[in-house]
Amino acid sequence: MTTRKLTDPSYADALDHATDLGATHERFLLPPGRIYLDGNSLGALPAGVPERVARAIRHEWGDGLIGSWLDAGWAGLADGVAAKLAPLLGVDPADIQLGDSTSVTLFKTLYAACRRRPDRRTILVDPTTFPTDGYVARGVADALGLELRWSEPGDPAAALDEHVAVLLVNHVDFRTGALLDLRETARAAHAAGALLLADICHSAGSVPMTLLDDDVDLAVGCTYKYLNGGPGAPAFGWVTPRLHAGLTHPIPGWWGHAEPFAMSLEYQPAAGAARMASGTPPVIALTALDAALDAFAGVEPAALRARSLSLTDYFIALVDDQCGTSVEVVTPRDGHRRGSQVSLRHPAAYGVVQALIARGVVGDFRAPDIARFGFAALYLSHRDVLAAVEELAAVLRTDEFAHPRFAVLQAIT
Ligand SMILES: Cc1ncc(COP(=O)(O)O)c(C=O)c1O
Ligand SMILES: Nc1c(O)cccc1C(=O)C[C@H](N)C(=O)O
Repeated sequence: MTTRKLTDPSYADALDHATDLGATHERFLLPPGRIYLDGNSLGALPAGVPERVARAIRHEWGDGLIGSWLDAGWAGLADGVAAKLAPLLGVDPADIQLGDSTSVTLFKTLYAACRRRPDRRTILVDPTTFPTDGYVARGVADALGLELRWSEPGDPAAALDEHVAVLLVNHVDFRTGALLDLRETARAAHAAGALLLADICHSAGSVPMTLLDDDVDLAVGCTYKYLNGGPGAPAFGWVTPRLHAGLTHPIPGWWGHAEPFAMSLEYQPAAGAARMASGTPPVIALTALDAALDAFAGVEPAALRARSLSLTDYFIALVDDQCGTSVEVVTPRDGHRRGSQVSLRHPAAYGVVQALIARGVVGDFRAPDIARFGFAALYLSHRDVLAAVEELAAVLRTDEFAHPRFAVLQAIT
């Protein structure tokens, strides 16, 4: 019996076959000749989006004008999107609210959470968080006269005590790709009398979730990464039904009113999570997101996760095999503790990423020394992974990363 080598294309094909999702890559429009490993920053363009958005603009807006709020279903668009999103998160669509940016949704959600623990004075945040979460937490703390406390990096639950109102965590660490156990963290937060708010930007659409069963209290996430909603796509917030009654947030606008068109002077919050809305929903962006989520049709979250883990396992194995000790894998090797990205440490990581982009392999750089690669299982194959690591090994072997044109940090990725 012959054992196939890791670098044998037929080995990659066998892995593809074992984790087949049914040609879902055909649901995306990707530029030829490029291997896109940055879907953890901005997801690729789903094939159904351009036409759907063009129709919304030309016919629904152009011809239907104001009538499209009802005739084209604009008023209920966010509900339709929530219905497609809910199974990926393990929640009821009625408990999801969409429309603002992640940062704004986080401000409103964190504020609402803190108000549910009026006897507590502290917001606890892990310093490894994506920076906007820390800035927003500071803003909420200032607005409510609370204390912002940083935990030990990577160990937020250990810093819980009787003063903590809300523990704010990132489900997946944006630098390392490490995955937090939300069920365990919720248990620890509740044991200390605190609420758990999870930022699931880097897991939504790649890691199956059971937020309700895991007893998470609140969550926020963006839709432009693994959910492929497009640049600046509307974020979502989720609040467990247990907390709905009496939930208040800082921007109680008319779209969160029980009867917006009653035009009443009195604010009457809508039932449930709908009260978390503020202003008019971004219809064109929601239309793009609605069409984008069709790329998940018929895909079981568990099968998506199995393929994602296979892609990241294969990437790590190839890096070990082809790149030796020139890079350090900083992402957990245990799949249970990993999201859908792999991060490599290298002293010239910026140059490595730029040299790879020049060769058609798109990842990104995070200061000071991390080269980050995201694996969107819907549109990537194991052959893509093999080709990407071949290019990476060549970049490292030839010192291409040290070229002066890659010396100046100037890209937004
Ligand atoms: C964990 C996390 N939270 C929040 C954000 C961004 O928030 P916003 O959509 O407001 O730019 C990002 C990425 O940009 C992120 O990775
Ligand atoms: N939201 C982004 C943007 O508006 C421009 C460039 C990148 C982003 C990102 O999403 C970055 C991403 N959250 C990260 O993990 O670094």
